[in-house]
Amino acid sequence: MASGLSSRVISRNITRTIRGPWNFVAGKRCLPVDSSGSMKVIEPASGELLCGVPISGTEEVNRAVGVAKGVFATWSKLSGREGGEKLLRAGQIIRENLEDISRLEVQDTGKPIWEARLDITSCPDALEYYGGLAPCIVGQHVPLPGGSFAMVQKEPLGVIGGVGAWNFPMQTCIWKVAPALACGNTFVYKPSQFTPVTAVTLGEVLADAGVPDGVYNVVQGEGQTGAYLCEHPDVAKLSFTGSVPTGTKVMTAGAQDIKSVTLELGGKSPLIIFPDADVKNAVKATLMANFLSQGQVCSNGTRVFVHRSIAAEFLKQLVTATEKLKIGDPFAEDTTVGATIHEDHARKVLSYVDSARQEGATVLCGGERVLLKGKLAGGWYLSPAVLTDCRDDMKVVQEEVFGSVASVLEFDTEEEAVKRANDTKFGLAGAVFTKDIQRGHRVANAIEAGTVWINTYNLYPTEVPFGGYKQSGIGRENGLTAVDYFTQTRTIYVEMGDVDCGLLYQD
Ligand SMILES: NC(=O)C1=CN([C@@H]2O[C@H](COP(=O)(O)OP(=O)(O)OC[C@H]3O[C@@H](n4cnc5c(N)ncnc54)[C@H](O)[C@@H]3O)[C@@H](O)[C@H]2O)C=CC1
Repeated sequence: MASGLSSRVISRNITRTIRGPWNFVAGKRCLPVDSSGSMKVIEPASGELLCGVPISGTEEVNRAVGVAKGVFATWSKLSGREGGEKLLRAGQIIRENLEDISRLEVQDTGKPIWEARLDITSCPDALEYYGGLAPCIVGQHVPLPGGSFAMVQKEPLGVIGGVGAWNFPMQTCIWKVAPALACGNTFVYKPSQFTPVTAVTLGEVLADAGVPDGVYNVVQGEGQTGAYLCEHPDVAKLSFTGSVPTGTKVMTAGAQDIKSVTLELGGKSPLIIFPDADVKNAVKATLMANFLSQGQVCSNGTRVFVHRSIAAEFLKQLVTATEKLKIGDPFAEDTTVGATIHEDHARKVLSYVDSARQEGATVLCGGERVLLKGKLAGGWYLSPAVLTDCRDDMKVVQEEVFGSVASVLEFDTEEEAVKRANDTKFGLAGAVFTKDIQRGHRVANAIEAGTVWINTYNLYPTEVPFGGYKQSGIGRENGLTAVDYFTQTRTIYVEMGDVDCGLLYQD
């Protein structure tokens, strides 16, 4: 069968345990050719050592970029259909190995298994979307006067350098890799030093799917390795997910060679609940907007603006629902709150609750470390916090906490809510809850953010673009729009008549 699409994928070369080597270059797992030491990766659930991972040096980054550059000519020459079929097959392989890959993600991140399954399911969603789209990434024919015409071509950029965060390790990687490869680019990815595992799994999946060696590569390391990659002269574009301070460094590195840069950065998003909202749905959305993945979600709606007339009822229901969340073993099917990524981050989250208290907020529930027993005793498990009596100028309301801390703020008028919602340097997301269709659209249009949900929260289908306004980022991932960020345009002008150069030429 030419495409292999409807055949079952037989080859299974996926590593299902936490085992190195941890780089993936030229189609296989490998050790770096140079290294500046080893990173101790901690399993969040237990606080114990998960694995040691060598830190790639400049030579290894050079090697990976060189390999990706070398195969670019071959990969970029495939038709969209040929390349796309391989991405579709990769999606199929992930679906067939979903449970094993989800379990690797749990070990790496500490998030509950049911959430990891949802995250990993979104990976084939992206591979299939861009695999299917690849044959449709075509140019234009533009007729011009006198029978002349232009061909406008969508061309790949070259080697893409990707750097990711730790909260959705495989999803973050695939949101970059799937559109990049579909557009004919090759890739070198540096995962977060806290979650090195599943980016390498993706290498095995792509190899199994028939993606040529070297099209996708992984170099492990900390910030310095990321910096080497971003500064590499043979990297054509940088695609980064992480914090604003690091995003600034990535953009600065890109500026040296005028590289194209896409940045997916932090947020402090508003969730506005009007008095006519369905309170139960608003409570459910507030849980999704604050407590998924231990609150470590960039688009979280951590500033919950509730109309004063329903604030008491809303808070009662929110606190009841929050206190029912089950903190426990990330592998247990009924766990809803897993482990924070690491101790330093957990302490930072708790310090925001302390500062809120000192500034006059009331902690209605949570905001404490919960000690679990046995092998989970070393993990950092935090009870989700609901704060009230908050003011806009409090540190916890101004800054991205990146943990399970919801700040509830009361408002009186629509105009006031919108003004306060937009009073932030971030603009990643936002939401409005109302049954009034005009108000819903009016407020959604007024929120300065890349994504605004009406009557729901934190859903990201691959089909729709995702990215930030203001300091939340530049560029978009997902949807048709992502193609623009992984391609450049070449125009070929074809003259069908004589050259008209005005008065320059006299017979
Ligand atoms: N908008 C979005 O799509 C998302 C944004 N985030 C944001 O990410 C942040 C949390 O993730 P963290 O991993 O703590 O962010 P971070 O900015 O500390 O690190 C992100 C990545 O950058 C690397 N890095 C550090 N210094 C570098 C340098 N000079 N050059 C190149 N790479 C460098 C790190 O090793 C890591 O792989 C939060 O602010 C969160 O909002 C997280 C997930 C999604």
